[in-house]
Amino acid sequence: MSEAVDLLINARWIVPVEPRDAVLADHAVAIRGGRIVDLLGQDEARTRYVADEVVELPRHLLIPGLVNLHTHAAMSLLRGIADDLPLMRWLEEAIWPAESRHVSAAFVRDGTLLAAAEMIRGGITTCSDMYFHPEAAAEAFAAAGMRAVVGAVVLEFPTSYASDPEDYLRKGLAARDRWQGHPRLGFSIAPHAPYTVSDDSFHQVQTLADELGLPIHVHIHETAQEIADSLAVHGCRPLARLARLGVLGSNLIGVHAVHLDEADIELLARHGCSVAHCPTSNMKLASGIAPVPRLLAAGVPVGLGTDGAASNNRLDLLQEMRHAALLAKVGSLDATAVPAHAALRMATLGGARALGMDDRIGSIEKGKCADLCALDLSAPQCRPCFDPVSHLVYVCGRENVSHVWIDGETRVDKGVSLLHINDTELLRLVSMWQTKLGN
Ligand SMILES: CSC[C@H]1O[C@@H](n2cnc3c(O)ncnc32)[C@H](O)[C@@H]1O
Ligand SMILES: [Zn+2]
Repeated sequence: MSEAVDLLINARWIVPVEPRDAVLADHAVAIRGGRIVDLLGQDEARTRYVADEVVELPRHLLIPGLVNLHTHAAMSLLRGIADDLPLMRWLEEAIWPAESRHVSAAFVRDGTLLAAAEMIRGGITTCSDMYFHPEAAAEAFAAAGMRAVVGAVVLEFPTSYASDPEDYLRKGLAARDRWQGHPRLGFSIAPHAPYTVSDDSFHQVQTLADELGLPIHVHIHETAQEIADSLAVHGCRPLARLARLGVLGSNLIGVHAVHLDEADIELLARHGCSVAHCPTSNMKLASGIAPVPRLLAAGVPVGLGTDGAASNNRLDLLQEMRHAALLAKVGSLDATAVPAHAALRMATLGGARALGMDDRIGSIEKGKCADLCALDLSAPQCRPCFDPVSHLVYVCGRENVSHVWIDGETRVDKGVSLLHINDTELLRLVSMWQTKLGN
């Protein structure tokens, strides 16, 4: 007697990520009610399941949906506005002035829609966002059908969005209340960075995050200047300051974590913190090379992030995997550092663990959400194929992404996006913003 399922996906290769390094040839995934109910050989699947829909992927690799652990989605509207500058000049001379002139709820909603369209098309099914107007970002992610952890941002200084840290928190948490119970949306508290948030505000962030069970999402140890300034102002390095304030814990996601000494790594490991590694942003802003092999060896969960489109300038985790693998080798002068399977693990289960969502996403396992991404490996550059994960990290680009499912619903089908917003409408909104930004 066959069992009924909604969808059966037959793929040439499936890389479930858990168990580590497994590559399953000619396997199938059975999906019911948006969840993975089985992962098994195709012959067995044909006898065990009868599906409403069967998708054949005879030349494809199926992987878990990618998790973008750090982005500022709405900054897609600021893509290319200022390139080739170091972080603080980029922020102070270009980005913060542009944000103060243009950022509004409408800007964030439209920019986030544009980013969600780009990310989903490139196989990203979950992102962890940090930006102004989280209520508008949440609305856009929900409309796009993307899974997201939206950051309730906190800054010490006033902006057009909020007047002081209490105001930022009140507004961010009101957005969280509004979306409570949504199947794909969650919230974090997102203090921008140690150099823009006071001790008192960090205390408040920590208290609220504990009380509400939320992740803390914060830029940390991004540049050498940040460390030097912290030593001058606070008499200690930023991570030591956060440890002293009681902010470090297993809910903390430290973004960038480039400039780390052994004591910093020990602090992260001891407190169970995670790191969002953003290799492209770190290269483009010339921030440095994060010590990813040392973090992994110390047991720190590491996920991958794109950062915003104004410092990357792509929201493309295929590129981040490649850059993470290559940069780790250059940084350690060790060609065995961050092999392809480790890069994929960071881009999926690593990000899911950091967000405390590894019981639901990050690998292809029974009971998890059917967030999946297929890549077509039939092109000449993908032949021969001895290890599809090698091609995934070292050959493929996001143009190889052929199918994407979120909660078992098709978002990309044979390379075509099936989003609720069509490309023409999206491009109309973007050109309106380009006109405004140009003035
Ligand atoms: C308050 S919302 C987020 C805030 O962060 C700025 N930002 C973008 N990229 C970076 C980065 O790499 N380091 C620090 N801050 C960054 C963004 O422009 C927003 O103002
Ligand atoms: Zn950032």
